[in-house]
Amino acid sequence: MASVSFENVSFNYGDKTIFHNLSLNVKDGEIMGIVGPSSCGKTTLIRCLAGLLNPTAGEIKIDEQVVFSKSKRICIKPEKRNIGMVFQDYAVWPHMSVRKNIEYPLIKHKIKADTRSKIIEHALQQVRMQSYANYMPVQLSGGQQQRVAIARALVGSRDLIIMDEPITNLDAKLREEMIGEIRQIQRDSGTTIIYITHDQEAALKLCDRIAIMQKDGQIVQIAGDEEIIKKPANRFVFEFIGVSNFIPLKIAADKVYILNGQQEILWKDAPMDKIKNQCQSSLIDMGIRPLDIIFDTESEIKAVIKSAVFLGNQFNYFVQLGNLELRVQLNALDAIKQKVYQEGDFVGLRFCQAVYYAAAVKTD
Ligand SMILES: Nc1ncnc2c1ncn2[C@@H]1O[C@H](COP(=O)(O)OP(=O)(O)OP(=O)(O)O)[C@@H](O)[C@H]1O
Repeated sequence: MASVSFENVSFNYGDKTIFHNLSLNVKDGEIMGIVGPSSCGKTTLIRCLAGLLNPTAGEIKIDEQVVFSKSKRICIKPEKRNIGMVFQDYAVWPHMSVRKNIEYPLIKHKIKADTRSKIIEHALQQVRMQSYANYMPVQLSGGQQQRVAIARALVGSRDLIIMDEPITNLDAKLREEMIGEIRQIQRDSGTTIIYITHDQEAALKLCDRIAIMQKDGQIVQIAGDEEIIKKPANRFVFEFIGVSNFIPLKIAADKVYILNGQQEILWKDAPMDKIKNQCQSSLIDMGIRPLDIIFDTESEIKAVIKSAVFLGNQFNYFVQLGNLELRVQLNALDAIKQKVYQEGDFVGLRFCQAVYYAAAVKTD
């Protein structure tokens, strides 16, 4: 296990700033996700940690050892940082058998042959690949190849592994399986994992904590899945994680109105205190998740069903409220108990538990 800290780290490509004064702490033995849209700087950040790029400012420590410091002029070589790495494409060496692939870092670290065999057996067992030791990568599925890459990273470093989009190229079912397996491997080995992805769903399922990186390279929130979903730090996080609905509101004379582009609808049971607590503006965007909108025939907020999609354990409805198109999600049992709505049906909407209120952003 190893902890990692980035302290006020900056990186520029020429005059292009990728991130500036970035700080992040990763605890011993946790899976920390670094999640953000394409090109925000995730790979650049972990390449700085691995020693493949040198930051333009700041300090990086692994377990209290400074591996890079601009001001102290310290820069430990990549091979001395003891980091295992698993990448999206560069998974395993095609000309080496599974065993040889896993053995490679051990030879590099000058581990004796009999100890090497024991470590390889253990690693093969951890990734459930014992019976494939003599296979060549071409004989393995994508998921199996990634398991070999993880085993190789594990023998290379039991302290810290960086994974950069390791399952992006796998199909949905295999991705799901690999998430469970990476978690299990991490629990068994105790290795700290830094997991880079633009796939929010995978990160939410896998990681203990997630650092959310914006397009400008800023980390805007570091938290567990529940906090990120229920208390997003800003509008970007709310929109980036999960499905989002925005509903424009107007506050006038201590009453809340829903602006649907056609009329102002009085929202009788609006949580006025909560709204005022979070936002002082009179024009507000409310962010609400599809699961937090429910159908209620008594509600004064009337909408029409545009389409309904049944997804096994849930119903996804698209409803039209004036000019607003909203997503409503019901678990299948609740939906069936109530009534399964069809296109064109009128429904009343009740908004529970909005997670976000902020001054309205003008969109044309
Ligand atoms: N060698 C380079 N020279 C100049 N700019 C670069 C170089 N490598 C990357 N960049 C730019 O730096 C920015 C950050 O790239 P980076 O690969 O770190 O993003 P990312 O968040 O990992 O993206 P993705 O999820 O698509 O892999 C991008 O705008 C990219 O074009």
